[in-house]
Amino acid sequence: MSSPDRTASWHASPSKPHFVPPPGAVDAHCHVFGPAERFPFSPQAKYHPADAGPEALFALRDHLGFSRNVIVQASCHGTDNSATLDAIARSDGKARGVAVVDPDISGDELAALHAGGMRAVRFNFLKRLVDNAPRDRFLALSRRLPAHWHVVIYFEADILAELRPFIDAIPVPVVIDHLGRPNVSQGPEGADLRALRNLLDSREDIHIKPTCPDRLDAIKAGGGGDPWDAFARAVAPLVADYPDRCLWGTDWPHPNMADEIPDDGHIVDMIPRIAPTAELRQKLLVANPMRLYWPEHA
Ligand SMILES: O=C(O)/C=C(\CC(=O)C(=O)O)C(=O)O
Repeated sequence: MSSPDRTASWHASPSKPHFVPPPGAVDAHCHVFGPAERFPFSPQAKYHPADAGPEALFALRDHLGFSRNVIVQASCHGTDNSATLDAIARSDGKARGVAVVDPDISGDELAALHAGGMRAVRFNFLKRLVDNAPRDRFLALSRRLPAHWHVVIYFEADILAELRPFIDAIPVPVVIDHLGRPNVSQGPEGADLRALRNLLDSREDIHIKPTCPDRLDAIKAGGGGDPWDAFARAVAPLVADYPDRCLWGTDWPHPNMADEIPDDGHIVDMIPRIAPTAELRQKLLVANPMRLYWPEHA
């Protein structure tokens, strides 16, 4: 279902990338929306995308040459993970997920999410996406997650310093979405990426997603836009220096990017620019995501 007040922010016919991912490559950051008739949006949703369900996601996976997906519950679906669980259930074992939950969720409900393929919870600190992010309750939850789960956090670079005590206290591995949204035009030695490196150096179980060149190097955000040269320049040294701690994803269906919709083929073609060797790409696309999401096969 689509209606005038529901936005499609993804490319209708993305190009075929020149880069061919290695066998078993994981798109470790993507979302599904709806279909809203079956899976209505949260009353607190800050955006209302057109339907972007599992069939479209899996067709894109095959078109881009990937083997698996990690589906991240998006804020528009709130804490009702049904759409994400439905997509995982339809994936023939080729998808796992990251849930968003009420911090008071019971142990039985967490176990049900695990059975449905979830392997992490996401804590979102973006004010334009969520009304509140209660750190104390998030920390209490992170202390009673199922075995081998981790925490995914999404924040913007300007709050990293004030988030440090919270992140430092998380007792399980941490994955940071979209590098914590640094200003990539500052370059690889800029203040935002230095602060991120400082965090990475504080603990060995913190991972990053060098994802979203389209968001971090967007024209509307003062960047250069596709082909996202500032992103490649700022991010490649990070992938080189933390090769075992990077995960990659398309971010399809690119929520809130309607003004500057990226071509997913171009997004995939960024991979060799940030990970120039086959060894780096094997870690980024296969070994690292498999260790976190399919440890039984890693
Ligand atoms: O696709 C992303 O990861 C980023 C988003 C959406 C999001 O995270 C959410 O709705 O939960 C954004 O910056 O608007």
